[in-house]
Amino acid sequence: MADFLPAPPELILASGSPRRRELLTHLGLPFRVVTSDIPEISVHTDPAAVARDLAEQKARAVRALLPGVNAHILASDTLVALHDPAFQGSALRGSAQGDTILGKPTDPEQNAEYLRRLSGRTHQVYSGVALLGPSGELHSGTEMTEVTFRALSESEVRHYAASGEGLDKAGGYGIQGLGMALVAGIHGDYSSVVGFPLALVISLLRGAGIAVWGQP
Ligand SMILES: Cc1cn([C@H]2C[C@H](O)[C@@H](COP(=O)(O)OP(=O)(O)OP(=O)(O)O)O2)c(=O)[nH]c1=O
Repeated sequence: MADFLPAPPELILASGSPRRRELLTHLGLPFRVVTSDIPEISVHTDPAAVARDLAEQKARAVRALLPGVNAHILASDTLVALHDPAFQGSALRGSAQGDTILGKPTDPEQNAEYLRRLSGRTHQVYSGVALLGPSGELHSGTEMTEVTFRALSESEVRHYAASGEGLDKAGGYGIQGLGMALVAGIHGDYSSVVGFPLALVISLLRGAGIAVWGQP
């Protein structure tokens, strides 16, 4: 009688973000996408802890949708933090000791408001990643990258906000698109700003026994 090995756990990306899908594709692993809809509220206030917590929440929410499925679930969350005690916006996801956390702007007007705040300054982009294993083991971390914006004129702010590109993105801009023209400099992992820190993802995958590019 033939011996059958159990199928290895599949990899599930718990994200509706096309950027995350594209970046995970670079790792050459088969995966499928399953999304959930969590409210993106955290008990934490420190931006690094918020990003990690929300990534863990997204992974757990997808796990709850798939009882009995043998899978590693990978999730991520990205937010922009700006040290600016004076700013009290209406769509903040949290705030800690002068760190204002910017999520996605709700409309072009709020997008313009975010850009005015970011103009001529350095902010921090935090991307949390969580990998939830088939037996419930959870590994997670956060990557921080600093991005400096050029000093933007009011007409540049309005031009970019009217493009709509920033509306589905943390902080109201996309460094991989038109938003590249807003940026004077970056310090850290570029892929993390786009929403999926590949170095951290690779290390979490390998830590869970998943070989990446043939290397365990
Ligand atoms: C700052 C920045 C953010 N972003 C994106 C990455 C994330 O998709 C998004 C932040 O929102 P998230 O809530 O992290 O993710 P999401 O809602 O897009 O997707 P999901 O929760 O299903 O995984 O902002 C860019 O694409 N470019 C950038 O330069």
